[in-house]
Amino acid sequence: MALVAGRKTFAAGKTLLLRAGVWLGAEAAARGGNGARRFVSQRVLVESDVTAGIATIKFKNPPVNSLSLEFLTEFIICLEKLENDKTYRGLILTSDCPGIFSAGLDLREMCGKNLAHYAEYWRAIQETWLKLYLSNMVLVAAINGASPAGGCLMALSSDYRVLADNPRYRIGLNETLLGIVAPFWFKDVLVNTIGHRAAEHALQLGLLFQPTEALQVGMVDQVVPEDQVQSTALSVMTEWLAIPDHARQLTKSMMRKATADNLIKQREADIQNFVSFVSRDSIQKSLQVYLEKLKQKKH
Ligand SMILES: CC/C=C\C/C=C/C(=O)SCCNC(=O)CCNC(=O)[C@H](O)C(C)(C)COP(=O)(O)OP(=O)(O)OC[C@H]1O[C@@H](n2cnc3c(N)ncnc32)[C@H](O)[C@@H]1OP(=O)(O)O
Repeated sequence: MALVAGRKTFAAGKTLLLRAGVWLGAEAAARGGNGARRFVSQRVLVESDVTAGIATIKFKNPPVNSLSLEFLTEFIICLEKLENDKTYRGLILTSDCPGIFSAGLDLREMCGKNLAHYAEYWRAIQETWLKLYLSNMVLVAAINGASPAGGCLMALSSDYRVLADNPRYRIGLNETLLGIVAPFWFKDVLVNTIGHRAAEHALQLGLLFQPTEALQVGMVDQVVPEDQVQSTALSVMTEWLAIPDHARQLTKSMMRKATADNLIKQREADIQNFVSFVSRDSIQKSLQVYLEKLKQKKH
């Protein structure tokens, strides 16, 4: 059943389908007698409370939960499985890596690879976002670490964001600092969340907001002490799940469909755009310099 789901997801990406198959073969699932279930894959940990209808996905791709192609492949399959299983009405996204929610796109997937790889990678990024943004489940992001760029996008695609109060946990779309440009649909999601003027300001300067600033600008909905992030996410979830599903889902779709359709109608062009942008010599150079700076930070 899971493989069928995977096939549907990756109809347009044969390599991803193959990778998904490998992952499914390695998957282990355990059921407890108390309604708790736990799916284990290498990079994505899924815990669920069947009785409450709530699943929690923990990103587990150390050191920084970068969105590598392998991570995305596992993540997409998990999302699809949960979406298709009517047991689950709510999903909490959080991290298993201390101090990092997600470092965003994996820069190594965007450097020194061939055009076909860039296209495959970008399709997986698009697919991940569409799955998150259009999910019928209530999505709550329990942001327990830094979340730049693609990490921020995942949080913004949730219905509610709870951020741990730690000044090191900055969140934002910092693409310009890398010498690259946030895709139009990243921008659309940010505009939908914080409004046009604040988004323009944040995007041009590549701002990474500390928790209080993020709350002020509306990028997150709540900032709480670090040890209360999960419990707050759970109580927010309970509140949201009290709303009848059909009414909430139709309302969510009404609010989000136009933004998602904007990408869906030009998905192939968006892939081509990414491929030609990222493969430019100047962009490759910028990304390599940025990666090098990250590596040298330690020394
Ligand atoms: C054309 C436009 C298309 C797309 C839009 C792009 C969207 C993106 O998401 S681009 C990615 C943007 N992400 C970032 O700018 C984050 C960069 N990373 C950091 O700022 C920090 O690593 C951190 C705050 C997330 C964590 O800091 P810290 O705990 O101090 O860890 P390190 O910096 O020492 O990093 C450890 C290790 O991870 C490597 N790394 C970090 N981020 C990435 C990444 N995004 N992709 C790949 N690898 C990453 C870093 O180089 C270190 O590697 P080594 O241990 O080998 O040195």
